[in-house]
Amino acid sequence: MQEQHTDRSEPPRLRLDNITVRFGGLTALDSVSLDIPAGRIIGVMGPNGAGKTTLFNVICGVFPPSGGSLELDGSGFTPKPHRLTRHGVARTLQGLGLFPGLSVRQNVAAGLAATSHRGLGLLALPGAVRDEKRLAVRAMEALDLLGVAAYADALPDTLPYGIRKKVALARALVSEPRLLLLDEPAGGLGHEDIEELANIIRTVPGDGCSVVLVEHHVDLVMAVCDRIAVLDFGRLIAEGTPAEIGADPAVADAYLGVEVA
Ligand SMILES: Nc1ncnc2c1ncn2[C@@H]1O[C@H](COP(=O)(O)OP(=O)(O)OP(=O)(O)O)[C@@H](O)[C@H]1O
Repeated sequence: MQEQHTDRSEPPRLRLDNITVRFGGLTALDSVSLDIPAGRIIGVMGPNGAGKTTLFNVICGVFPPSGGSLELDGSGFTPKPHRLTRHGVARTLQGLGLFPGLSVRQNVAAGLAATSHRGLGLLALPGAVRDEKRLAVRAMEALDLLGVAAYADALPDTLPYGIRKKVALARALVSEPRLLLLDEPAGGLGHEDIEELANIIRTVPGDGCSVVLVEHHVDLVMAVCDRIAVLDFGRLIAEGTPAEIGADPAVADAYLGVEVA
């Protein structure tokens, strides 16, 4: 974890301003405002149905908010899922979303294809071949970083879940994003894998990338995040350092359903 040195003159990497999402009569997010500073890891926690996935989906552009706005590095941001990489935003999903027919290396290279001029070398022109080689090299570097380069030629479905999770993370990191969105990365992982995941997440802000970590696993959030936002019934009920969140009675109340005097 890093100390807060937020420069007030710098816009945050991502700003959520009064984000509201309604599904019919249900308010899934209720005027949520949150700043994600550059180079920081921000956790989003909350009990079931609190609005975490909805928040993640709004940032990814899965659907537009019913109200409010987003800013990325000080400019208005209208996210679209297929254009995230061009904005320097990468994400991992709960369902991993790996392509079963592509090798691990090709899956990771696909994370770069959106930034390449020609995609994945669809035409066998010299420039396209050069691009494809460059993508393969970058993919190998990302796999190496996560310690799974040995599986480069394997098909994802033949690999254990923990390895596939790392491949999905390598695919998100290969584009060197300025904002990384992680949706439940600890889901389905054992204790040792979660510790390893924590170490990997901690390294991401090294080059200024911000991380939004939406996660059920409270211990992981507490261990890696610089700051934590807590949602309950679509409202932001607390925001602070892990120590502040750990001591906040409203958070304990939301999680335990215990009436706070
Ligand atoms: N597409 C949708 N249509 C209708 N209601 C929805 C939709 N998506 C989410 N909701 C509702 O919005 C509320 C917030 O859901 P959301 O999935 O964001 O919560 P969550 O904090 O991610 O929950 P969990 O931890 O269980 O995944 C819930 O009441 C949910 O039933």
